[in-house]
Amino acid sequence: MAASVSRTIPFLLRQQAARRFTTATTKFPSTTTTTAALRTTRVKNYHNKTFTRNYASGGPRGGETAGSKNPFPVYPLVAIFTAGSLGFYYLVQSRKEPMPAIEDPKDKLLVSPPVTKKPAFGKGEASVIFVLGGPGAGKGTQCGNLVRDYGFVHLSAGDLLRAEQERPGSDFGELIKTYIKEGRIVPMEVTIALLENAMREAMTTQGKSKFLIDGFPRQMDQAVKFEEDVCESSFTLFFDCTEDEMLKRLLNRGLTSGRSDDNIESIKKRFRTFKETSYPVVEYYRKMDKVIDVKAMDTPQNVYSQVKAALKDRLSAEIKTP
Ligand SMILES: Nc1ncnc2c1ncn2[C@@H]1O[C@H](COP(=O)(O)OP(=O)(O)OP(=O)(O)O)[C@@H](O)[C@H]1O
Ligand SMILES: O=c1ccn([C@@H]2O[C@H](COP(=O)(O)O)[C@@H](O)[C@H]2O)c(=O)[nH]1
Repeated sequence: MAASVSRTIPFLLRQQAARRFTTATTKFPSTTTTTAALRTTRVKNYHNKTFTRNYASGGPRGGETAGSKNPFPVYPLVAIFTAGSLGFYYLVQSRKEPMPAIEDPKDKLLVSPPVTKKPAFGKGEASVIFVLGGPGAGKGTQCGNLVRDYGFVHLSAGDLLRAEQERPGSDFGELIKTYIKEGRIVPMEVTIALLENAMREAMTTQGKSKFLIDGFPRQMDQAVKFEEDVCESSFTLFFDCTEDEMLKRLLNRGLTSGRSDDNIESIKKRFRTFKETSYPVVEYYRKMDKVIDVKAMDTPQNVYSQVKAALKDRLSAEIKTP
């Protein structure tokens, strides 16, 4: 089709030129002699010279008479050209690839919708107080007092890990042993699973639901994961003590504790881990106004007095004081 159009266009240009020429020659008379196959027309040009034009067949057509203005069959050719052009146009249109659908970026979900996962224990089922502070700050000692007086369940993450380390057949025994000696933080999946199991057991076997979680979370991701998966914390008790005092207490405890990390090398590593990794958790909760600060440099009794006073208001809502 395209080829036929490209042939038609030069033809029409020639035809136009011929029409101009023919118009000019009408000023001059012409004579026509016709045979069956060939029609010969004798015409005069601008210079009044006579010459002969041969036509392939027939005489002047389309109502033309010999000597009419246009010797070419213009109207059929225009019709053919128009039909050809239209055909070409529709052919091109039909061959065009359909426009691919352009997706609106707004319709694309760039981020998966948040999965709304509930913690294992809701607010009404369990309450959790985190107990944080440097190694040897006196957390375990004060938790003992609170258990005695308030009926909390005390879950020390370090104690749970040590128990798991000793459990026959544990997959994590060797790993925990190494991490504790080096003062490093055991992968949170292990610790969180131990805590959740212990909570569930206390709830089902003792019917208890108020927990002091001691020495955990020690790292930001642990805090986030625990609150997402297990239970949201009510607040954090933070025992503030100097390194010198903690070192003295730990070395003293090391005389009888049998703990693999109550020695000077391990203690230094534990201090470093606390400063770099664990203290940011306290700062995180402080920004949320969820920290109760306790000055832990005093005697155990005086420290406990502070603890009771600080807790009184916050606990009165949920726990009966003795
Ligand atoms: N206020 C205090 N003054 C002096 N010694 C204390 C005081 N509180 C606790 N201790 C003693 O310090 C040692 C460490 O105390 P505790 O075990 O309670 O600390 P902790 O913060 O739980 O330590 P860790 O994080 O290593 O488990 C213990 O021997 C304990 O008897
Ligand atoms: O959440 C935790 C708690 C503890 N650890 C490891 O245990 C030791 C001892 O912890 P204590 O609280 O002093 O008993 C600690 O140095 C860590 O190595 C832990 O990895 N994650």
